[in-house]
Amino acid sequence: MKPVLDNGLVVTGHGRHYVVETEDGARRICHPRGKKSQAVVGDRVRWLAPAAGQGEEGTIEQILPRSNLFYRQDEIRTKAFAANIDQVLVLLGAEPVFSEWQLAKALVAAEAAGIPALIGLNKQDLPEPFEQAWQRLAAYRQLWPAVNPNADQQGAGPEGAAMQPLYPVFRLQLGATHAGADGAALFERLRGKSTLVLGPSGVGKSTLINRLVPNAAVQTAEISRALNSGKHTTTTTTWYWVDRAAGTAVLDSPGFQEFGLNHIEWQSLPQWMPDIGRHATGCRFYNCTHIHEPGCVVRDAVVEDGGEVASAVYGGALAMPRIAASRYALYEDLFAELRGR
Ligand SMILES: Nc1nc2c(ncn2[C@@H]2O[C@H](COP(=O)(O)OP(=O)(O)OP(=O)(O)O)[C@@H](O)[C@H]2O)c(=O)[nH]1
Ligand SMILES: [Zn+2]
Repeated sequence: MKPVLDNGLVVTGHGRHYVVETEDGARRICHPRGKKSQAVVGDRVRWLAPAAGQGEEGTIEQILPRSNLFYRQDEIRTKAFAANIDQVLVLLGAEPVFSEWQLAKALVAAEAAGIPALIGLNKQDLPEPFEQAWQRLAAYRQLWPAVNPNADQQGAGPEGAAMQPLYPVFRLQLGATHAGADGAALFERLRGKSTLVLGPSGVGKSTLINRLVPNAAVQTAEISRALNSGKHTTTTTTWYWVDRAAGTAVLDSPGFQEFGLNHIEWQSLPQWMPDIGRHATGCRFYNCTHIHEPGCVVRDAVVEDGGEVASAVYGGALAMPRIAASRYALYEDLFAELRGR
């Protein structure tokens, strides 16, 4: 008799052990078939229960095709965070002071993977550092003529064109019951979706997960015990259901420190930085790198220090904001890093 394969969802993994959730919500430890362990959290898999007398642990026989894969890559290794996710939430805080370099890299990785990104700024109760951080995010909050007018519409721009921010940015106070000025809007945005939460240490990721998933700590402890790994939580991504029936899930993830982008081609970088990319259409040279060429429309669009990003470069329906000098500087640095390797 041919063995029957079951459908499952990889909810976490550690080394060659994975926790697979079955269709009825039960969880099983599974090993990958063969030597390679390529499954990633979020993978939909076909798995096989052990034959009678063969213990408790199943095998992952097949990984179903992915809609996306979010990963980073440095010189030494590739680290997959998750597969099949609907969006990435980069969580930052008024404290500690965030690195715009790390933020920009995470956003480039999300864009390159075709995954929409949101930004949360936590600790709104700390007015001064919060205001500074909020100002540092001005270029990300900047409204642009909408590419997809149905999403995120925030009023009309010149000539009535729909506008949307470069990235949706949410003001949060996750430590408080009200969750901050945009707390409710963020929770609304998470509903029915799987969201990978990224961010540096100390911004409030655990606070967010524990708030949304009250038994997260218990789940984590159970998984650690089952996988027999004390340091489990710091090394891998975990999928938590907020509302399984509604399809709402949050995934926590470790390590935001060095976000390697070795997998990104330098030629495609403007495509993954939407403010740069949307200006990169009329340069004199078709293969303009936007670094040094004459007749470069991108460099013409960069605001001088102290200038207004919002002041449009082109008139009429094409009105687009300028490019913030800090964003162009990030482009130059990322370009140098990708090209130099
Ligand atoms: N002032 C303030 N502090 C907060 C808020 N939300 C969380 N914190 C505090 O920020 C600190 C870090 O929060 P965590 O949730 O542990 O942060 P994390 O991102 O999980 O950090 P790691 O576990 O190091 O990755 C804790 O002391 C929280 O109490 C907030 O809205 N305001
Ligand atoms: Zn150019």
